Parts: sequence; C-alpha cells; structure tokens
Amino acid sequence: MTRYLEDTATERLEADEREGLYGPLAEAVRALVDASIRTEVDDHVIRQATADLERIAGHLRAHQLPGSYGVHSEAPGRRRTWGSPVIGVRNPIAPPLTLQHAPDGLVWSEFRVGTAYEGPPGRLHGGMAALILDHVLGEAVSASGHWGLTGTLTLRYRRGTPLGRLRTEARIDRVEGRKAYVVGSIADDEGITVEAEAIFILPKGYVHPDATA
Ligand SMILES: CCCCC/C=C\C/C=C\C/C=C\C/C=C\CCCC(=O)SCCNC(=O)CCNC(=O)[C@H](O)C(C)(C)COP(=O)(O)OP(=O)(O)OC[C@H]1O[C@@H](n2cnc3c(N)ncnc32)[C@H](O)[C@@H]1OP(=O)(O)O
Repeated sequence: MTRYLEDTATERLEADEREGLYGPLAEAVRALVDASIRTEVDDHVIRQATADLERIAGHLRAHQLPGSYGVHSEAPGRRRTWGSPVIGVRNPIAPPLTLQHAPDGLVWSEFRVGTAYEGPPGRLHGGMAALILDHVLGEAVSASGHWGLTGTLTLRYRRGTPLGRLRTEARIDRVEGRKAYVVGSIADDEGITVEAEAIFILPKGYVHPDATA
C-alpha cells in the first residue's frame, strides 16, 4: 500500500475532526469568492466588507505556519493533501474535488465549478481544466503504486466545458521504467469536453517512499 496516502486509525479519527473544522472555513471563503465576483451592493457596503475581512484575516494569522502547507505542516496521511488547489479541504481555491478510486485503477470525481473558474463566458477556464486534469492524472499514477512529477501534460479541448456539474476520470495506460503514461478526461452531461494524456516521471535518483515501508 502507498503509506503516503494512508492513515492509521488514530490519524483518521483526528483527520475527521479537523476536517469538520477546516472544511466549513474553506467553504465559507469559497462562498465569499463567488460573492466578491458577483456582488452589486452599494460602495459603502463593499468598503465595510473589506474592513471586516481584513480584520478576520488578522485573527486567522495570529498563529500560522511560517510558509506553504506542504513544506511546513508535517501532516500525516490524507491531511497532506489539505493544501491542494484541486482537492484541498483547507484550500478555498480548490473546487474541491473528492476523488473516487475504482477497483480497476480508474480514478474519478463528480464535482461542480462555479463563476470563480470562468474563462469564456459561462465556460470553464482552460487553465483550470489543465489544473484539474494534472491532479487527477497524477492521482491515477499514485493509485497504481507509482510516483512522479508531471513531465508532459497534453490537452485537447474538444468543445467548451460549461460551468456547473462535471465529471473527470483518469487511468494509467502503461509504465516504462521511471515514466508512467496516463490518460484522462473532463466531461459534462453530453460527453467528453477535454481529453488529456500525460507522462509522469520519477526524478532520477529519487526513491519511492514505499521502498522503505
Ligand atoms: C519529488 C518526487 C515525486 C513527488 C510526488 C509528489 C506527490 C505525489 C503524491 C501524491 C500524488 C497524488 C496526486 C497527484 C497530485 C498532484 C499532481 C501534480 C503534479 C505536479 O504538479 S508536478 C509539478 C510540475 N512538474 C515539474 O515540476 C517537473 C519538473 N521537471 C523535473 O523535475 C524533471 O525534468 C523530470 C523529473 C520531469 C525529469 O527529470 P529526470 O532527470 O529524472 O529525467 P531524465 O533526463 O533522466 O529522463 C528520464 C526519461 O524521461 C524522459 N523525459 C524527461 N523529461 C521529460 C518530460 N518533461 N516529458 C516527457 N519525457 C521526459 C527522458 O527522455 C527519458 O526518457 P528515456 O528513459 O526513454 O530516455
């Protein structure tokens, strides 16, 4: 098993509790992002909201990590992903996706994207599609017991991806030495809108963490 993605029972209990605390915070900030983009209220209300938010940020910053989450949290198991911009429970810019794993290695997720991710009017920004697919394809590599960084990610935008309810999936195609080839897609109710293929590479000299498990 991939220790990196697993939790002990104790860690799992604590993770559930912390997720119940941080998840709603991130969700409230997501709602704020949407409100910030779409609000049409009077100027004085916006000025007041700005002051209120600066005060709230000050409260949260009273005690914080000295740098990025991945470097400084030393979080075990699944909490390591909480800063992720795709699946992060603590990251308001993550839609977020909840990834599912099928027994045959398929990784998939049904998720929603709102106005914060708009590119063409009413449609998902192409860079956001790339971010989502990079992560989901990477997860398919990880689920297969391999590791690596994205070497090359190639997308084909077949048609516009509407904002709203979407599905993404990925599966590993093959592994050649340190290189893992993966394919995936994003789809709406009508079918695939974006196709992706990628090569993930285990960097030279890097030892997979499971090697010592
Ligand atoms: C640090 C280790 C891994 C850490 C993994 C991290 C997290 C995993 C945990 C959970 C995963 C779960 C979900 C996934 C989550 C997120 C996914 C997001 C992923 C990213 O957000 S990741 C950031 C963007 N990514 C980079 O920041 C990479 C920067 N880059 C490098 O770090 C090097 O550039 C590297 C490592 C790519 C190669 O370096 P290297 O020295 O090991 O490669 P080398 O020259 O030995 O080539 C060996 C063979 O690969 C071929 N080859 C070389 N480069 C290639 C390329 N770019 N494309 C296609 N093929 C390539 C050669 O042609 C040769 O092929 P051949 O063997 O056939 O001759």
